[in-house]
Amino acid sequence: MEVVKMKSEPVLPWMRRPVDVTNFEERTLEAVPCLDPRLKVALQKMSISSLFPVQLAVWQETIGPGCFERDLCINSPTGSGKTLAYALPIVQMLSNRAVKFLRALVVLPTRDLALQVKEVFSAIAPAVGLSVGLAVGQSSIADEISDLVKRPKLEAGICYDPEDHFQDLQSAVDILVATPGRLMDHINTTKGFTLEHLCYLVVDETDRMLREAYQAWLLTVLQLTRSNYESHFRCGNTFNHSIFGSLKTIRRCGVERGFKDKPYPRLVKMV
Ligand SMILES: Nc1ncnc2c1ncn2[C@@H]1O[C@H](COP(=O)(O)OP(=O)(O)OP(=O)(O)O)[C@@H](O)[C@H]1O
Repeated sequence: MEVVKMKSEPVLPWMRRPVDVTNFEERTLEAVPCLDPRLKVALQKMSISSLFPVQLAVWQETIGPGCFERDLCINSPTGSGKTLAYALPIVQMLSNRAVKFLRALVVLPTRDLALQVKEVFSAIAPAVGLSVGLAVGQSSIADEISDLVKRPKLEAGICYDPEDHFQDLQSAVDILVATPGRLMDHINTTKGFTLEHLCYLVVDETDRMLREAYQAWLLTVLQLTRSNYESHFRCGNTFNHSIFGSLKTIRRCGVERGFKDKPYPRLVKMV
């Protein structure tokens, strides 16, 4: 008798226990639990008086009882408010950080989409003291670098060792919205640009990001953010470029990385 072996595919928790957004109703800002009052004011300035169902569902999974316990894959129709659905919880989660590090990275396939998303973050993040950067190739790389990396003030007449100077470079932004090409440029060439403090990675327009030839950035970002927890994240032999070229990669990474007490960053994927 022939025994047919089923190949075991990793399954993300959200696939096993999906949260149905249609069970949620729009809710006024006053009724949103734990919403930082400063963010409430910022939203009101954007003429937003309530959260849409997908935003409330994501809020529940992040700031609410779900408490960012797992990675998220958010799937809802165009125009349903997915951008704010991930931007609001990320900004609220980072609002208490005292030291500025690049902690959230949002990657989108095109400059225009990135600009739109940056606008949303810029409308709420400054209310809680966070800065948002853009890396899309809209301006020269030199201008982008000076927006993204803070250089210490040098005193005239003192001779500085370039190595010490490099150590003193700091991120000028807490949140970065980027396209893959410019992101890779900064990773490869910008001194002081580091992903070592990254807590949240958003892959927006995921279907497009994975269909087109952008995948090398994902491998690089995941490798750069795993340095502190090599033992948790089996990358070396298990993952290779061909595997990284498929949605399976993100599923696997979600399985490996997506739980509390497991390695950061949390992944948020927008389909
Ligand atoms: N809570 C809200 N109240 C009022 N308007 C909102 C709210 N949330 C988002 N919007 C507005 O709804 C529009 C659509 O939002 P958004 O672009 O985030 O949708 P989306 O689901 O990301 O769409 P896409 O799939 O095209 O990326 C935007 O103009 C945005 O300003």
